[in-house]
Amino acid sequence: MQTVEERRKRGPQTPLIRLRDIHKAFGDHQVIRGFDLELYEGENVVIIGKSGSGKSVLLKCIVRLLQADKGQIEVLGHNLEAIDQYSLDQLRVDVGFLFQGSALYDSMTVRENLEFPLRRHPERMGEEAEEKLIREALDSVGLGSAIDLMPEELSGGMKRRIALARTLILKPKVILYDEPTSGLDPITSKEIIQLIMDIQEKYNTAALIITHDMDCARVISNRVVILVEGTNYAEGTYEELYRSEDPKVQAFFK
Ligand SMILES: Nc1ncnc2c1ncn2[C@@H]1O[C@H](COP(=O)(O)OP(=O)(O)OP(=O)(O)O)[C@@H](O)[C@H]1O
Repeated sequence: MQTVEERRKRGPQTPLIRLRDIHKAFGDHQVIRGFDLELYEGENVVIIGKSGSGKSVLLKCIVRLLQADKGQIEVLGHNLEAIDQYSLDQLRVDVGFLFQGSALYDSMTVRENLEFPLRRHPERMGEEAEEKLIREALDSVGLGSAIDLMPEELSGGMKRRIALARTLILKPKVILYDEPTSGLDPITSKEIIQLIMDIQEKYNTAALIITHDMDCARVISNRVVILVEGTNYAEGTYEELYRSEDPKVQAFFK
């Protein structure tokens, strides 16, 4: 994992993700009002903001599940405005998304849940190669033995691990995490945070992480962006922001 200082020393790099002046409204409700962000290789950037401030909307715009009204989004060298369907499918392989909650398909076994993203891959691989990827992803989250279980047989923490395995299976370069520890007890949350960091190390992925869990933000981030009133209001390391005297920033650390 690259620290902010290391990146500063290395000088300018091309960001994996770059958002410029993003705006997004739903009807009269202007949610995002000029948001900028850059995510560099090896970084874990945490976005914090009040409930309903637009954090999930931002992540969805990055993989075009939602379309920004204005502004520029570049992801892994693609300008999303000009992207064709094939490149968008490929981009959704390279950018993994761990949705809020675990969102496993209840009527499918763990194996079938993990097969799902493989079917979406622009180029299908053979059955043997798919089986290998499923086993590898499950082993990465320490749940190789759960392959034939149904979601109802899994604890909340196990479901989250399986969802993470499903995100990992296509070996993304970047992972977008939408509240990876929400609804979990503190011990299970710590395990998931550790797992995310282990995965980062093993697969060398960069991550954008939305969380309300300040402990998660402290441990996992090398940069934090605070979303206030639709803009990137403040940005820095957790410690820099923790020491900020700005009341709008301080409100998140109380
Ligand atoms: N598809 C949609 N249609 C209409 N409004 C939407 C849609 N998606 C999001 N919104 C609205 O945009 C606002 C921001 O939603 P978003 O889910 O991004 O918040 P959030 O910061 O992730 O909140 P939380 O921390 O509670 O998950 C909310 O008011 C929400 O109702």
